[in-house]
Amino acid sequence: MNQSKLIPCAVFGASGYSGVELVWLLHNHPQFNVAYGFTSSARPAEPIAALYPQLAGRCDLILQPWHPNLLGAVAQQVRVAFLALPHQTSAELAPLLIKAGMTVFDLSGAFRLQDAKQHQAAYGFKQPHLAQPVPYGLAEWVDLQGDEPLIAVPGCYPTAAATALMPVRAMLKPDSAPIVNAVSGVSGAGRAAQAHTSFCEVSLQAYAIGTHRHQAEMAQTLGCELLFVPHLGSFKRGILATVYAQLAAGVSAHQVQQAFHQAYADQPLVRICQTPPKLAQVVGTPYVDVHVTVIGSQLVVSVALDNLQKGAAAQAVQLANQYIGLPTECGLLHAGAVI
Ligand SMILES: NC(=O)C1=CN([C@@H]2O[C@H](COP(=O)(O)OP(=O)(O)OC[C@H]3O[C@@H](n4cnc5c(N)ncnc54)[C@H](OP(=O)(O)O)[C@@H]3O)[C@@H](O)[C@H]2O)C=CC1
Ligand SMILES: CC(=O)N[C@@H](CCC(=O)OP(=O)(O)O)C(=O)O
Repeated sequence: MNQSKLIPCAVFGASGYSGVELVWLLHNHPQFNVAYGFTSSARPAEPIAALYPQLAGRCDLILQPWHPNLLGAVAQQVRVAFLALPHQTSAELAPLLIKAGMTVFDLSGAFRLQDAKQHQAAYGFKQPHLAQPVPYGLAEWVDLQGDEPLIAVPGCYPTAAATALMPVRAMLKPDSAPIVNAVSGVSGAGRAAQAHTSFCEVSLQAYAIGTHRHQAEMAQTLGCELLFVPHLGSFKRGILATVYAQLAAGVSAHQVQQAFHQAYADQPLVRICQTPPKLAQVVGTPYVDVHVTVIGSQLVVSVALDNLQKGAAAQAVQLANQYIGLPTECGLLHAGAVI
């Protein structure tokens, strides 16, 4: 492959779970080249395979500790930066990268919420002010122009909820808050060890009922109130969401099925399934699988996606593809998962 024809990019947070998936997807992409993979300043420089031995012989990227004095050299070489960092770290770094001329795809929640008060309440810090509004990159619904300096990649749970409800949001009973009941694998919490995500502690359990920061993100996208109940499951990766909503009077099952087919017929990474999806069919893939049931006025949508792919890295690459005018699925179908 002629490296000089590829678009050089940098992955920040490349030692983390979303970051390593980004590195692997971009490494296998026909149009991008990972020029830099950065970690926090706490690590020594080391091959990515030292952290992820499954990449030995397959990816020779050297991870480097990030230091702001590298910005000039990086900006000379890199056009696109992917941030897989803690929210506040992204909030601080993204404006610097934009100012240095890079286009930023941010996987954190730093720029997803448009309401400053909601952002402060959800994330506990003030959102930086930017000159332009930041598009929310729900890949099947956003229309990128290719000149935006920053794109906020949606959260993993909100991608599942929005995929389930966007096609029918105009068909729902007014003021009837949908319910999003979702189970995530432990990689959703990131790589750093924490007691509540350790092997001996995790056992299927609900958490943050009605208070999770993703509830506001889902409500913002869908334009209605809803209830979100996340669960942590004892498996590595994947999200299975069951979404319940009341349909407005007179809406038929046929209309609902048609709305889903119309919305997703031309979207290669959304698969409408004849049976409720299993996690195993999406883990390690960029797909989100959807099954729709209507029982009278009750809508039940079952959605499965991989939190690190469609819920994070693959959606970011999908957006980068759209940004530069490539097919949305370019480079995503054959790479597979790292962890
Ligand atoms: N995990 C998931 O399913 C999803 C995650 N996201 C979002 O993506 C982002 C990354 O999440 P995830 O991959 O899970 O996290 P991890 O904890 O696995 O990785 C975090 C990464 O950020 C780096 N980092 C931490 N602090 C700093 C700092 N001060 N300066 C530079 N680098 C730093 C870490 O480096 P080091 O190894 O040196 O500590 C590591 O590479 C988060 O914002 C998360 O909310 C979004 C969707 C899904
Ligand atoms: C299992 C688990 O802990 N999941 C994380 C959400 C995943 C994530 O990283 O959140 P963002 O998509 O907003 O970045 C949580 O509940 O906080």
